[in-house]
Amino acid sequence: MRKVLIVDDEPSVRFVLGRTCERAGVPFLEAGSAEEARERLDAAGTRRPEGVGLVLLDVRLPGDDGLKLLGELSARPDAPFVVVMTAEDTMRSAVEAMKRGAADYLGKPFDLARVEKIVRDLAIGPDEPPHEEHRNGASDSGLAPIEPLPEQRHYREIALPDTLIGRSPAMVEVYKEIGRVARTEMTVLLMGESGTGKELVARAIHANSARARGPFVTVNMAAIPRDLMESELYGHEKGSFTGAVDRRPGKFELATGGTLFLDEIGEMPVELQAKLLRVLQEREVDRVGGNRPLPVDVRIVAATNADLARAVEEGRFRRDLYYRLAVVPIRLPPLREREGDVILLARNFVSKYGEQLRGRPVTLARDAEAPLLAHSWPGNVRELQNVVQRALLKLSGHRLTSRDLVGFLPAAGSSDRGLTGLVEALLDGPEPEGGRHTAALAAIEAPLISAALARTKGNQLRAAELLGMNRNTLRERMRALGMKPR
Ligand SMILES: Nc1ncnc2c1ncn2[C@@H]1O[C@H](COP(=O)(O)OP(=O)(O)OP(=O)(O)O)[C@@H](O)[C@H]1O
Repeated sequence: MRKVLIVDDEPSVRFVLGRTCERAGVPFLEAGSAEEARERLDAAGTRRPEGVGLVLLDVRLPGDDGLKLLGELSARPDAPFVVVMTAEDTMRSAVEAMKRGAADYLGKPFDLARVEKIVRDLAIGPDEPPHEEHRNGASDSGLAPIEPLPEQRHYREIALPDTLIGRSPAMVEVYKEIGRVARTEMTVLLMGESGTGKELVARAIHANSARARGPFVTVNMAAIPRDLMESELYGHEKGSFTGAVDRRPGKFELATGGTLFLDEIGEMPVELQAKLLRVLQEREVDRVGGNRPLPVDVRIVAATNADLARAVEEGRFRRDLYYRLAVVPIRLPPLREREGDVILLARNFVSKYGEQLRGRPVTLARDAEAPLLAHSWPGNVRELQNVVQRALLKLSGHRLTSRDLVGFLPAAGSSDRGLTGLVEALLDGPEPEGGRHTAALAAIEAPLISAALARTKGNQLRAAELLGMNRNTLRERMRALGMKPR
């Protein structure tokens, strides 16, 4: 039976992972650094049936880091599976790991049941032949195994920002897909509701690809009048139609050496879809009014917020073009399915736009979390961004509280999911500081007090009367909730 090699400098992590291997019934070795890992691998080998079949690899290691070791391992013809583990559960680490050939990526703290399953699936015994589709770089979505690119150097020179915020399991899956496809030239179709970050994902694929130094060109099919679409995409020669006063290159030409992002592809009129299909198949374009085809050297990423498969069934979108585009489909989850990301995004937006719009540091108050979690965000990340920006514009202090969100979000009780929604969101979401009970009461009490104060124009005595409480109690509650007198 093949062995698992656990590489982590933290003995307690090695211990826990060791027990997990035992539970899975798979023998294991341990190493505390990349150096030690190389020694263990040399001694045990990776080719023999009792050699190392799976490496559980931490990124942060003393000396050479895990990503360096991963690069070395992926380059070996007898590469074992490598599952990368990291506490820096960000977009960059997931993308980097998959790009360098990891079989999977896990953020800490681990879901041990999942680790156990991975160990069972990937550390395969001699009597079960290895499943080729699970080899490094292959994806669950049926992608062909990916050869390591010759120019791995290329990547390291580019410092990539963490453009996408979010650590929910659903987003980590997206990061993994970005890493997998970035090292290929495959056409990608991004599917997701409006405002889920499709354009950011397209940019991330580009920035992580070997075309990163080339242009990233966007065409929004919904924004171009149908009559101009052909010339916009493929360019035109002077005088080829009324208004064509100059020779103009099309977006395909402008994106040469880079990536062409075809946004809202579902909006493309059927009669123009045939030409796009031909261009993609023949990798050549003809300018409108031109007579010499130009070679196409672009990577296509298309996006849609419509149900393209249904559009195909209804005859509004060509089936052959759909298959051409959906070589690698990536689905972007709506914000309501991204557990924990709402608060993470909100904090980031508050701090970023606080500086930009107010020119000072602003933080998100704890009591603002419950109303944010209660909302279902039909407009996804874009809606959240707008709500934060609008609330910041009216903000006078340094903290954005639930009171500051009043008017920008449906009030608790009248929101699309109602008070029950707020409560459910609190129970499902991460435990807020101070506990769920306190957060729930604050989420109701703060807007109640601020509404009473609004009615009494800030008169605390009258507000206290309206609420049926003592003025001192009101003051105390306001202090506890972090509310300032108007
Ligand atoms: N994960 C994320 N982290 C940070 N910002 C994000 C994230 N996702 C989306 N955004 C921001 O939300 C806004 C909408 O994102 P984007 O334009 O990429 O969405 P989209 O899916 O392309 O929307 P549409 O279908 O309406 O064009 C942008 O301002 C983008 O910067």
